[in-house]
Amino acid sequence: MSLLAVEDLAIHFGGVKAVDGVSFEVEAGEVFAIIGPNGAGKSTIFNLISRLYEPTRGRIHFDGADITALKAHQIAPLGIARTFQNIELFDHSTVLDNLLMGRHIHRRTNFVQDILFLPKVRREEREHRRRVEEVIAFLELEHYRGKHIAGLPYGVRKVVEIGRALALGPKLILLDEPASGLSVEESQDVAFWIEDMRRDMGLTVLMVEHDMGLVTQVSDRVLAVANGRPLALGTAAEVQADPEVQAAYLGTGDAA
Ligand SMILES: Nc1ncnc2c1ncn2[C@@H]1O[C@H](COP(=O)(O)OP(=O)(O)OP(=O)(O)O)[C@@H](O)[C@H]1O
Repeated sequence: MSLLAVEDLAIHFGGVKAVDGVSFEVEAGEVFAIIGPNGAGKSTIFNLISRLYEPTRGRIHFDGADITALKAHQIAPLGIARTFQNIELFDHSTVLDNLLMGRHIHRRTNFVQDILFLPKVRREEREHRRRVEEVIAFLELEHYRGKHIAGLPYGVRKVVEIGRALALGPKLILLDEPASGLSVEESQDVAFWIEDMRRDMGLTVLMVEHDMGLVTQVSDRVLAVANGRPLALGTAAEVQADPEVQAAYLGTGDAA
């Protein structure tokens, strides 16, 4: 059984059919990419899966459960973490604190226990820090641990956002354009991390990305969408060779 199944998903904003009948399944351990020209509906698909948007029709299943009617705050505890196209971090907090915030859904102590700093609280705190330090080591963020987000280069902030999603300890990570705005070297790092996430952490990755080099390097399967509609599904090479995909990209050259 697939880890994520999206069935006939649609959302219409007034007359705009942002997503209109998209179905796909992501297998556990797979790296699955969604590509498409600007305005194709890719981020909207992420917002539907994250339950930020209500679908006009369709169903979303995750790990055997129907999550279509869940609220956004119920998604992370199930094991779905995401990054955003426009980085959403706390600018005036440190890298460490931002990553620790990614752990808040696992907090099992209450306010009074926290104030008294009971042994249970200390144990939990140690566990959160241990997990966050693993993420810092994995993404090679040691140098930035105590630095405020606001003062960091764009490429590092993007990595911290991936880190915050990883700190949550998800089964599925949704990466919204992880390579956008990055240098060639930084994009290559992202490619290695995605491969390691799958191999070392057993993660399933669903990503939206324009950089076809990255998509080709890391994806098992690719879904191309345009105007909210699915165009082709297959390997990166198959999808890029599809005449409908090429026609959708005419003028942008993105998929070439
Ligand atoms: N909240 C909203 N209200 C109205 N229209 C929206 C909303 N969100 C998205 N849209 C519209 O839905 C369509 C798909 O947008 P979406 O951001 O999903 O595209 P995308 O494929 O992610 O594009 P890009 O690659 O440029 O990020 C666009 O026409 C967009 O204007």
